[in-house]
Amino acid sequence: MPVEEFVAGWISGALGLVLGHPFDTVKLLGFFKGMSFPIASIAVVNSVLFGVYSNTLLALTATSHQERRAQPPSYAHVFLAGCTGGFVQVYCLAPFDLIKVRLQNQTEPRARPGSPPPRYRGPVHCAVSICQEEGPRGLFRGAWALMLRDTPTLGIYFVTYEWLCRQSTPEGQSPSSASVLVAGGFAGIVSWAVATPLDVIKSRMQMAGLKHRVYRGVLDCMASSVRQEGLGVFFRGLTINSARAFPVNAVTFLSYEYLLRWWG
Ligand SMILES: C[N+](C)(C)CCCC[C@H](N)C(=O)O
Repeated sequence: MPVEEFVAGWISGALGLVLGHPFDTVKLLGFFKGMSFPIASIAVVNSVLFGVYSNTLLALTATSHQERRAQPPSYAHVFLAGCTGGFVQVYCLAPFDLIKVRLQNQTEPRARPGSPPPRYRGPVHCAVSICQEEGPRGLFRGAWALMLRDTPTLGIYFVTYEWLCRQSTPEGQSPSSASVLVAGGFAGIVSWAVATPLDVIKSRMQMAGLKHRVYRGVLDCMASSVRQEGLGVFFRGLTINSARAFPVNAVTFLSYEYLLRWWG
């Protein structure tokens, strides 16, 4: 199994995340200080995503990343490989995403005189607290919603990228840097636009019992949210998700492509 896609995915995920961090912090008005945790986590998740995606395409089409410009895979294979990567990466993403959402949602990030101490002192303390209070399975709270959110939308993510690249690249050639940046940016926007409704539900499932009531499942959370706040609740954060998605994914795909070209 070629490992270069995993390494390129790790590095490109870290580079894209550096651009997206300020948006992510503002998104939930949380105070998620420091970059080490998100880089260590999202870079690993991105490594699994791109590695599984590329190796699934290799299994489906018997073509390597370099060969695919001359023998482009069908969009059905790209979608299937993207969904496979999206499904598998949830197993890594779920604990990291839960810790991120819990830290971002605590209103007192630092103990201040007269105010209650924050519930979690940092990512490691958050993980240990969740394990102690809810058991190790507690780290996978919201994983079903994450799987429903990411599996189809990461298929859409890669199909959008491939389609836009091919529209602006002569057959058999590699896309230019500008094409990769634009295609990657719009792939991020399109996938986040489709993912936002379940992203809202996922975050509520992750905060159940702390900031939201405990739900009997994804459908209960959806029905309860619509009853209380209307259908608009599903588009909370769409603007900031989209504003963040373009630069993050433009850089992620550009660095991924260049790393593989350099490797190839
Ligand atoms: C599947 N979903 C739309 C949620 C994310 C797709 C893009 C993932 C990228 N690492 C980013 O952080 O934007």
